[in-house]
Amino acid sequence: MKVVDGIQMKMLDQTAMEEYKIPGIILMEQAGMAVTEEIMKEIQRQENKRVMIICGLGNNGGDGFVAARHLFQRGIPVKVRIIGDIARLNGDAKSNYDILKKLKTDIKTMLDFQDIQKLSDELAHSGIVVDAICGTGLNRGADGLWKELIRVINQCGKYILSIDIPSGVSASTGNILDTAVRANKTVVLQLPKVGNINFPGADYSDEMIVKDIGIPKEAIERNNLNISLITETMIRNILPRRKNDTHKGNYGKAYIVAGSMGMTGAAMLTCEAVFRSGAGLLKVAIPQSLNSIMETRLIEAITVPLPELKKGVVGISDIEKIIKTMKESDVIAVGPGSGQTRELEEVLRNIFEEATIPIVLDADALNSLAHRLDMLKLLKSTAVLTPHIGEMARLINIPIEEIQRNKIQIAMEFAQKWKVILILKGARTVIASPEGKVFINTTGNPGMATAGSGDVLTGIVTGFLAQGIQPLEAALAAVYMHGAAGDRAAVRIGEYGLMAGDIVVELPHAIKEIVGK
Ligand SMILES: NC(=O)C1=CN([C@@H]2O[C@H](COP(=O)(O)OP(=O)(O)OC[C@H]3O[C@@H](n4cnc5c(N)ncnc54)[C@H](O)[C@@H]3O)[C@@H](O)[C@H]2O)[C@@H](O)CC1
Ligand SMILES: [K+]
Repeated sequence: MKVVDGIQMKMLDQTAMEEYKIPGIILMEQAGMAVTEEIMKEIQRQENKRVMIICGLGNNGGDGFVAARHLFQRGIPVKVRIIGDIARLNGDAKSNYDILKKLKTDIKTMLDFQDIQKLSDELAHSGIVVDAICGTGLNRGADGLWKELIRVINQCGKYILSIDIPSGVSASTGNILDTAVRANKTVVLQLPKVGNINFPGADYSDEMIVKDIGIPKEAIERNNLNISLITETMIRNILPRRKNDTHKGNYGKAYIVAGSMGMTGAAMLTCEAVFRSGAGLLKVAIPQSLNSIMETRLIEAITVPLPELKKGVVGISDIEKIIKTMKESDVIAVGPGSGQTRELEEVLRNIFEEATIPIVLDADALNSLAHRLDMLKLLKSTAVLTPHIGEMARLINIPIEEIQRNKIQIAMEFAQKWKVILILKGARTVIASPEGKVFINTTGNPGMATAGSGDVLTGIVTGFLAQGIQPLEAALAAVYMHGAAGDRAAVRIGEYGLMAGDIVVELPHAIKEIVGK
């Protein structure tokens, strides 16, 4: 499913109106109707059936006027309060306001704090409150009056339904520009906005429903929208069912370079996830002194001990052996628990120069790259990078807060600039491709914010790549399944005690749910 930012949504509206000749007032009518339907559903459930619609001066307010008219026609007691000077109403919103006026509905404007106080009293007698203050047109933080209005709405304790997006949430990023309405439900018009999906905005509505307002499907396809939500159907189409007449050679050979003194566990989690996502064979390069730990715990893998010079870490003395094994493999992953050393940089440089297979880079491999991003230019094959926000901040030398505020844009630019697939991990992981496509994942839960969770993801991407799934698709499927496995684990044991190993345990079950066997 496509997701749009504020500008893309405006472009779509424009295409519908100018090229498909659908008058804006018809789109607004459909938007208002869709909202009315949802209000009517809620009215069935509420004892107090009085509706208060709070409108801004833009088209979001216009949707509110249309809903008010339909409710009025159905005999529902409805009041409309407008924030700001109605002399500034124009276009379709003004037309709908004029109709409402003619119908003699209860409609008033709010121009000062006293008016907001009056609204507060009125809200005490309302059952449902509709937030039509502002939608994709939000362009600045709230001033004093808006702030007070939003505070009063949030404190009224009534059922709150937002039109398109809770007012105050940026449709393009999900950031809160100052303060925002906290809704019980959001009626999202035509397509989800980034702000409906990304945090913190996504947290401002308990529930959301996407409603068609009649923008032609063809117009949506023609606009070449670059942001999508990862859906279950998408993943089902990516992960093939296994054929009956096959052997382990059909499912690929993965090669993992991971682990160091004190961090064998990271390597272990990655390796287990490689097998649990279906790879046929796995070799793991581990410093010689740690080999016995690995062999005892992970009996399915073949270990390739490295003749380390520096005790417990991978170094330049290991390069020859690593490259030799890499050339016999279908995918290589480097980094989980590798330890941060200058020598790892050199190991990476050699891998980049020699590899003709997909490369997955995580954790310490990313930290090593931070000083040498230009090494990515050496790549002959596709690399999948899996930084969390902190690692991303180090990679591009930008503060964490700035990345958080602008995740999609930053991920997109990085993937395009360095021609890699970027998995920017976090609540709502973003995946960006070299072609400028962006995907947002919604599986997963806060229980997965735990040590080793990222190592498991690296293993899943590697496992899918080993099986010959195309890099972008492997990244999408891995992120989705990682979250889905985490969600299963959370259902079973809750979020508090969830450990990375639980994600590995649930992974095969989560995959079976999607693939069917
Ligand atoms: N053809 C269209 O464009 C359609 C638009 N629709 C609705 O229209 C919305 C977008 O409409 P608009 O682009 O008119 O914008 P909005 O109605 O979202 O809000 C814009 C208005 O709010 C003001 N504003 C923004 N931030 C403010 C702040 N912090 N404090 C005070 N005022 C602020 C702007 O100056 C402007 O008057 C959508 O979210 C959707 O609900 C629907 O009616 C369907 C058709
Ligand atoms: K709104």
